[in-house]
Amino acid sequence: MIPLTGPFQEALSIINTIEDNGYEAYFVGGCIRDYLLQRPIGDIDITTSAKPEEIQSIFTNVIPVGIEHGTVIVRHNHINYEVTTFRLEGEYSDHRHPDYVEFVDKIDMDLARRDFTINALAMNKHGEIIDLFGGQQDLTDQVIRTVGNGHERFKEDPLRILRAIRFSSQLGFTLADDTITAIRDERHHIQGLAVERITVEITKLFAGKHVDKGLRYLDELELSPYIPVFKDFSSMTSFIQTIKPVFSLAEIICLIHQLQTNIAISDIVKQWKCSNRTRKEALLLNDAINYYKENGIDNLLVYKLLPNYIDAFGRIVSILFISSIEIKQLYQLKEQLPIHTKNELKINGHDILDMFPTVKKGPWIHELLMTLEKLVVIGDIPNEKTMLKEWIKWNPPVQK
Ligand SMILES: Nc1ccn([C@@H]2O[C@H](COP(=O)(O)OP(=O)(O)OP(=O)(O)O)[C@@H](O)[C@H]2O)c(=O)n1
Ligand SMILES: [Mg+2]
Repeated sequence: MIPLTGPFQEALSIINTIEDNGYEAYFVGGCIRDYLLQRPIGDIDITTSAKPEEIQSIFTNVIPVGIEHGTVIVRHNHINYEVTTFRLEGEYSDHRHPDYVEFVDKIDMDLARRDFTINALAMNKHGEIIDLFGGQQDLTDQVIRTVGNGHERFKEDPLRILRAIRFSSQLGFTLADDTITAIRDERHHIQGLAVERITVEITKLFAGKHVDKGLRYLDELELSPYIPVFKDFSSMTSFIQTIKPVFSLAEIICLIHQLQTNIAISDIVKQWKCSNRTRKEALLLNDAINYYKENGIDNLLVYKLLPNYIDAFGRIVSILFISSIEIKQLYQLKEQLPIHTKNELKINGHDILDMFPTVKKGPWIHELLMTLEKLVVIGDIPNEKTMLKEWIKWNPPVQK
């Protein structure tokens, strides 16, 4: 028996309220796994014998996110808790949701439909663990093993194949032999998955502390042919040698393109249906890497790198060029720049127009400002109005 602490203590009143209404309720899934591994706990999920409508009538603050699949969100003290009714599940023929769910009264059947033994753990309000499939032993042995027949688990939801790889990357665990066999047999089903679900797993895989292990499995189990973009990526083996964790899809896209330039960023973005934001971020990082390859680290590079991309840039450089750069040094260099944005330039378009009253307005003003911006950033002209004007006098705009 484990005394409940932290996030479980916070959620305890939900379990109590459900039980007071005559139903069973347990903490379940990833939160128990992470708790027993003493890792930071993500979301707390609750499994219950109460039907979604019953949960809706018990609590006031309920969001009906997936009633047909048995899931509602109960909001308590500003935290969302997924509360799911004990259920069995069928195949996911739309590859997003099970075709049917059947509610059951016993937690045993609910745990039996879950993906891996380490995720099929539940805990009651006294901190007693319910472990019907040897999940705790597998946590100790550091093994990822499907609950029951792996072929069935993977056919129900082929995303579980990528989840297995992702957990090995996050936890450094090894896949059980039977699970490996089932993955090999069922891997072609990955093709039918919605790409958005795939990229969520890929992002988590690349952020794992043991990403090299995860990618080695991806390679050895020959999963790449079934994954958009990876199916065209032939540099996986060399990638595995140097890979370290990265923390966004944009970084992954930039790395793939840098390692294999015939895979265009725009193409990856399209195949993976990425957001515009991810596309922009990947392009920006890629420009910075290309600039670095030509010029190394200088003022212009750190000027162009937005503060929130500096860490990502440092990570990509250390993977691609092995020479790890001091991220602290990048921040220092950025701090010491004469200007940080073009608004800080001590001259503007009006000042320039005043200097040339007879010249017509046009793109030349913007071009001149860009030249000045660059010269100030690299330290060729001080950022002082008189000096900037002086420079312009000696380098007047060419009249067209
Ligand atoms: N395809 C899936 C997805 C989830 N689950 C079950 O639902 C639980 C919660 O799912 P989710 O939050 O997606 O995964 P976690 O294991 O909690 O991992 P994470 O740390 O990423 O949240 C899992 O532990 C597992 O028992 C499953 O059996 N099959
Ligand atoms: Mg979770």
